[in-house]
Amino acid sequence: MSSEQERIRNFSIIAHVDHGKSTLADQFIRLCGALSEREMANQVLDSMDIERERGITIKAQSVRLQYRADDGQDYTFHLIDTPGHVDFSYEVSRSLAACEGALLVVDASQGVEAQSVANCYTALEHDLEIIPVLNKIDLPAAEPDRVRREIEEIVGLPAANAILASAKDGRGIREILEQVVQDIPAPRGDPAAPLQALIIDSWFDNYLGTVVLVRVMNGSLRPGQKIRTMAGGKEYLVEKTGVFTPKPVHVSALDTGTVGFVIAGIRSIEGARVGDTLTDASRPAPAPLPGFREVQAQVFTGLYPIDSADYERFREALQKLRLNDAALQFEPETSQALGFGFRCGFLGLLHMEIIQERLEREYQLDLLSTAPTVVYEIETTDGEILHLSNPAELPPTNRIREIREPLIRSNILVPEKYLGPVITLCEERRGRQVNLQFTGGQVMVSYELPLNEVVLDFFDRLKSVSRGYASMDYEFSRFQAGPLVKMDILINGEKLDALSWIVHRDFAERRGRELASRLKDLIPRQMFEVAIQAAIGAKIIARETVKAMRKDVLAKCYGGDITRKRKLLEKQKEGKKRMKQVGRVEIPQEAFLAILQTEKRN
Ligand SMILES: Nc1nc2c(ncn2[C@@H]2O[C@H](COP(=O)(O)OP(=O)(O)OP(=O)(O)O)[C@@H](O)[C@H]2O)c(=O)[nH]1
Repeated sequence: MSSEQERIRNFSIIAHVDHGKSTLADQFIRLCGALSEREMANQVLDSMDIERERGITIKAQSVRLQYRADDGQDYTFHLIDTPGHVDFSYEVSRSLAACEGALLVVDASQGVEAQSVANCYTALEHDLEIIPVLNKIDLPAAEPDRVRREIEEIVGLPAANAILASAKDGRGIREILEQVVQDIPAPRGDPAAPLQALIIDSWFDNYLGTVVLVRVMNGSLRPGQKIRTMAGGKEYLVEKTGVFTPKPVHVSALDTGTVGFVIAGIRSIEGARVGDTLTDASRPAPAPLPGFREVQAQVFTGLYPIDSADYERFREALQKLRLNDAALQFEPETSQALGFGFRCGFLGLLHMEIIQERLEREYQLDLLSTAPTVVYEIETTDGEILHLSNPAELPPTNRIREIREPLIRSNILVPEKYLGPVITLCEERRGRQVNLQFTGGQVMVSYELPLNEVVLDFFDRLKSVSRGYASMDYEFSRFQAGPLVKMDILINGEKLDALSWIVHRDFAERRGRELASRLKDLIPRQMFEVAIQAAIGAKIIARETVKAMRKDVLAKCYGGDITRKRKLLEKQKEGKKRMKQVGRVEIPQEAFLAILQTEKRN
């Protein structure tokens, strides 16, 4: 191993949201900054022009830092960012696969959270050296002893020597970096072997095209080299190689063990998927690095512009978002009730929320969404296997042999006193307990749950029954056949396809009644009577009626002052923004999400 390679340390920070990952990373950058600017000057080939510099979003906070350790030697650190959120476990696993070590950062005033535990297990699977750090030690509420015990009992990691740190006042920062030098091994890998570089992240930049962040495992990468993506089978010419310091800086090569970015005329991130291996096209490696897989959307929803004139703008917005998000899926969908829209697929519920919010905020789109559904596996009587994400597309009952629903394996961490309500919630949602482990003050309880029951309002309910203390992590487990039926909602006798719903037979009647009654509260009175029915096949299981409106709402303003009247009209218009005309009936957005709320009254 070259002496340079021996002095490389690649690591990530595993932390729950708000436990201080960004603040800690800033401290590292500050502490290493002075030295790195001097040292980096030699390596800078041509600093990118300002325009480009601005264009290149450092989406990944993955930085190269130069650190002079107590032993007098200079070390190169690559701090690799991991997406901190439950739906992106695959991306997390690829980032961790690029490291030899990780800092487990736990807020000493809070304690261990499920997401961090899951990421720690992933790190241990990759044989990473884990350094526990208790952050926010400056807070009076810090309880280092309790949190140490939690790390030992829940994660199974010795924590007696966990570093006490404060990313706020700078305590423990140098100690962490010294431990990184001592405990985390240098990257192995053969500089003379054919190139193998793991794609950790890729994003689209308006000026540069696709920027690919890689960890070079063997061989090296340099401009002029012809490369190939081993799973994708595409070839490109490397134009630039560089690192983030955190400024993007060009380097003449990315050698074995290093992390940096590659620009190679790749048109879209589809051409360089996270987890794929880059190799040298003229001297390819015999095999790709392990672990690549195509990510599958798990949760789907129909999104419809309130104003049908926005349809093209909506399509363009989805296309733009997809440039940076290979996991986002969409295809045109038409609903009898809602018109033209898209059925969109997401990795999970949080991913879905993020995208919806971006569409509305960044693209000023007013969208109506249907309740999220999962992907069902249908075996037809002809033995055909279908995967359906839209309940409205279910074949007729006599053509279905079996409906299978996706199950997830979830791990929930909760303080002991809230365990009872959490178990009740999981049981209500058809969960099957697979593990229960008591630790210091928290309990780790694992359930196999139908994803269908989780997309309803599980996270909200979990937070509410545990007063916000429970945390949860989950992954897809398998498909399982069950007595599932399709329930339809009829409004004045017309089927509202956007509200079709696949439910467990045992729950169907109760949920049908609840949904009809909720819809009754949500659908405003019209000039005529509105009948709401829930049906399974031809059988009506529930009926509610919205009575006809008696008076014009404006009537009470007659004779009143004009501003009051205008205000009322504006308010109505505002309310109308999220309304959709279905047949003769005006239906508000909330009605399409009513499925999500039927459980609230349990
Ligand atoms: N008192 C105290 N506050 C801290 C410390 N470290 C971070 N914080 C604060 O905790 C909050 C969260 O810190 P971040 O660094 O943004 O946490 P994060 O884990 O990166 O959060 P995300 O970016 O949301 O994932 C901020 O308000 C910080 O100022 C610390 O050592 N002591």
